This record gives sequence, C-alpha cells and structure tokens, in this order.
Amino acid sequence: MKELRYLNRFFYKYRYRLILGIIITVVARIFALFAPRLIGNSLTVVEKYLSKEITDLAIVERELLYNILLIIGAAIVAGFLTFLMRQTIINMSRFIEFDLKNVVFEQYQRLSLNFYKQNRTGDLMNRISEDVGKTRMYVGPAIMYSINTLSLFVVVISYMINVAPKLTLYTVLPLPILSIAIYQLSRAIHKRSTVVQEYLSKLSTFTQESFSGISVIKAYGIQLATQNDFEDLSNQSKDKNMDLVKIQAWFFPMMILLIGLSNLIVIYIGGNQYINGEIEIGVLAEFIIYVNMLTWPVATVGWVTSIVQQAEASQKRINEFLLVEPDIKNPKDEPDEIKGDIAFENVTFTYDDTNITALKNLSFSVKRGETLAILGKTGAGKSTILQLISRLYDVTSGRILIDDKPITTLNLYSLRDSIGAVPQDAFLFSDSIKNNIKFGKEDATDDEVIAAAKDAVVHKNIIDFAKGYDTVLGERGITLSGGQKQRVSIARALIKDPNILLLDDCLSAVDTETEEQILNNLEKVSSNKTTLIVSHRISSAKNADKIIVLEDGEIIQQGTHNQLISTEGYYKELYLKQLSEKDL
Ligand SMILES: Nc1ncnc2c1ncn2[C@@H]1O[C@H](COP(=O)(O)OP(=O)(O)OP(=O)(O)O)[C@@H](O)[C@H]1O
Repeated sequence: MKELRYLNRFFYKYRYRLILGIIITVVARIFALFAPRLIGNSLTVVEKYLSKEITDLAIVERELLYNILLIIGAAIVAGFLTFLMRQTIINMSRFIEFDLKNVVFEQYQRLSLNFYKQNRTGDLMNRISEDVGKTRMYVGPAIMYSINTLSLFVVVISYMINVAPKLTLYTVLPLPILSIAIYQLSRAIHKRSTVVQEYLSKLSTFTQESFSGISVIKAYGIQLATQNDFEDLSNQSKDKNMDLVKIQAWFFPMMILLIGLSNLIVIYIGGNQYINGEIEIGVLAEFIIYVNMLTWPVATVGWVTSIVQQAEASQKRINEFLLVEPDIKNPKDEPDEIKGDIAFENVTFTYDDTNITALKNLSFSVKRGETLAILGKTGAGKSTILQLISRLYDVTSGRILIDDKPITTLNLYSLRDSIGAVPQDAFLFSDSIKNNIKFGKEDATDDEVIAAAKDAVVHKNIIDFAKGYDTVLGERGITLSGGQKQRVSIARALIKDPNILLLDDCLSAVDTETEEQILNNLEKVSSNKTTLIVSHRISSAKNADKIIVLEDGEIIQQGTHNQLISTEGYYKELYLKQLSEKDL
C-alpha cells in the first residue's frame, strides 16, 4: 500500500464527494436490509395463520400488503441510493484518473529527448492508459466495493447475531473460503490477461505498421508473407486468449457452488433449529436471503485485493516515472531576453545511447542578424549543432554561449521561445493547416497566418485546396507533398518571428525555383535574426554571411561562398557538381 499513498492527495482533493459517497453507501445498505426482514415477517404471519395463532384472514392480508408496499419502497430507495453511490465514488475515480493523466502527461512534457530514446513508445503509452486505468480501479471500484462490503457486513452481521447467534456462525463459516478462492482465481486471471494484453499490443503494432507501410508492402508484392505473419501472431494471441477463457470459466461455477454450500448449511442448521422450536420460520427465510446478500460482497473481497495489488504495481511504475528528473533543467524562473549571438567554444558532443561522438572540439560564432550555412556529408553532425542550440541536449564538453552567456544559465523557456526551428522531417499534427501554422504563435490572426504562408511560398498551394487554410491534415485529412509539408513547417517557424531561426535541411524537397523565392523572402524577414541553415545544396548556402563545412563532427572548411569556391576542397567540388547538374 506504500505506493498508493501518493493517491491520498487526490482523495483529499475530492474529500467531500468521498465522504458523501461513504454516507450514501452505508444508508443504502441499511435500506437493503429491510427487504429480508419484511419477507421474514410475512412468512411468520402466514405461519401463525396456518397454526391458527391468527384467525382473521383480513389481518394477514393487511399485514402482507403493508409488507409488500414497504419492500417496494425500500427497494426503490436502496436502488436510488446505490445509483447515488456510483455517482459520487465512481465519478470521483474518473476525476482522479483525469488529474493523474494530466500529471503524467505534464511529466512527459518535462522530460528530455534522452528519456524518449531510452523508453519504448508502447511503454510510455501504457503508463498513461493502462497504469492510470489500473490505479483508477483502486480509487473507484475497489474503494466503493470495500465500503459496501464493510458496511453491509457490519449492518447485516450485527443484526443476524442479534436474531440468531448460532445460525450466524454457521452461515458465515464458508465465506472466507469463498473470498480466498476468488482471490486466487483473480490473480491467475490477471496473470493470463496480462499476457493477452501483450499479444493485443503486438497485434495492433503489427497492423498499424502494415497500414502505414501498405504502399511498400504492395510495391514489393509481400501481401502473402505479411498475411502469414499476421496469422501466426493472431494464432498465438488466440491460444493465450483460450488460456484466459479456461480459467475465467471457473469463476461463476465456483461462486455458485460456494453460495449453494452456504445455503445448504443455513437450511440444514436453521431447519433443525426451526424443528426444535429455537427459531421462527421467518428467521430461516431471512437468513437464506442474507447468505445470498453476503456472498457477492465477500467474493469481491478477493477481487478487490487483486485490484489493489495491480494498482500498487501500476502506481509504483507511475511513481518511479514521476521521480525521473529531466536531463535538461530550467536553471531559473526569471525570463531572459535573447538577442541571438551564438558561439560554440570547443564543443564536443557524444550521444548517450549510441556513444557516437557527433561533434568534436567544434568552435565557431555567428552574430545577431547574420546567416550561417552548415554543409557536409550525411552524418557529419549538422543537425546535432541545431539541436544543441535548442538545448535538446547539453554538450559533453566545451560550451555554447548565447549573447555571451553560457546556454545552461539562460531561462530554458525564453531560449526556446526565441527560436524558430524547422526540423529535417517536418512534423504536422492531424489538424487544420491554419492551426498547424498557428502552433508557432497561438494567438496569431488570420492575416499573420497568411503572411507567414506567403513568406514560406505555400500560400498558393493552400488556397488551391477546397477548404483552404481549414484543410485538415493527417490520417483522415489530406496528405501534403514533402515540399508542401516543409513549407508549412517553415511558415510555422516564421509566424513566431523568432530571433534565432534554425532551418535543418528544410528546403530539400522543394524545387530550386521555389527554394530561391523562399530564400529571398527569408533574407527580407531575417535581417535582424540569426539564421542557421543546414543544407546539402550550394544554392541555399551561397548568400550566407558565413559557411562552415563539416566532416565527422569537425570543421574542414569555412568562409564565404566566394572564398570557398576559390579554394580546393569539398565546397568547390560540390559547387562544380551542382553547377554541371543545373546545366544538364
Ligand atoms: N538522436 C540520436 N541518437 C543517437 N545518435 C544520433 C542521433 N542523431 C544523430 N546521431 C548520430 O550522430 C551523428 C551525426 O548526426 P547528425 O544528424 O547531426 O548528422 P547530419 O550531418 O545532420 O546528417 P544528415 O545530413 O543526414 O541529416 C550520426 O552518426 C548519427 O548517427
């Protein structure tokens, strides 16, 4: 239960709901007690009439009618209170689930990229869906059934002891056996359903990947092989499901067996007591109803124990995860004003997970308003430079200065706020084009959105769509071409009007003419911005104030376009090659 203590803060938050729920549960149980008593009374009246103790049939009829009306009334009140019980306690659990999901999601947002590389997406999804779901079972159903069982037990057993103590003892004797048996069964069911769950997620990952890669599957003609793989997987999944079903099949027969056993004991012992004149027939009837009333709550004790254990395991995972501190932390709360001077001083950076040293002793600087182009073969470390400027990672050695201050001393949010980054593979959300662009500035007006789209040379494409800027992208929407995606992503960065613009090979999918137009627009809007352009094309780099060429994480050439084309090396070779391609 140690791990579950974390949830007490939520119980406190919703304490009024919880207290009200507990009171309602107890009152509902008291009302539920009326029916067996009244049935018992009715039988006793009939018995007295039969044994001629009462001779007036009218009295019997009046008594029976009175009891029937009370039974109906008590059932309605008990039913309504049970409804309210669910409305308070189960609703509370849904509120707690909502809060907990938000806490988990907030932590996801805090954590650094390294964390995401060390954990599989499936596990991360599980934490927010399955683990929180299991925890909810504890704060909702488990609490509700526990209060229910406890109040029923206290109310019913104390009443039963009062009426017939010996019979009570025999009645409750098989109940712990029932509870333990259900607990064992629930554990076994849980074990097997975890395996079934694993197969379910394997199946959905498989199908999801097949849908995403359907064009590759068709183009390579591997439908049959994919179908066979799917069949294998779903067969294994079916076997695991059968294992689960077999054990689940025990649940109700066992309950019925144990309830039947309890009934037999009550009838046998109670019957003997009735024959000996120790109790009235009504008491016997009452006790049979009590046994049936008690067995389900007792069965839930086993079930609730298993729920609490699962919740404890889930909450343990959640607690561990909430304790993870992000590698990249905001050093202070006061905001910083970022102007945009950037300097790398002997920066070396090694990726933790792959141990690849992407940058080696790298030094360069770029002043506010300047444009720096970064060229080099793939894997040379170009994107890594941009990621370090956004502080997605911290350097392994050396330092990065922004406006002459170490990057690690700046307010992280101010830093990121002053950066407009366009990543290598543009990621767009399943939302309208307008909202995708506004992602860079949530309160942007339509005119600002259009201006940014015009600067990114994508406005004309957008208005050609039937719904223009309201066109929805993604799974159920339209698919943009690679070049269109890149340009929407550029518009998103431009609308932010950032002081630092980081463009990571984001013109690779547009034709050279459009590239030219975008670069011209960028030159206009970025006169007071620091711009870093990563590219494989000379055309993107030639107008930059400074160009650096990287190889294996080191600068092998630097200078302006004119300086570099008059020096032998990578840049000149690339220039001549791309020049001859243009002539073709
Ligand atoms: N997230 C990462 N985790 C681990 N290693 C990485 C990661 N990103 C890049 N690397 C490695 O770091 C090196 C530099 O990668 P980087 O992406 O900076 O190169 P690049 O010059 O931008 O390449 P490209 O032109 O293909 O985009 C590569 O060897 C790459 O495998």
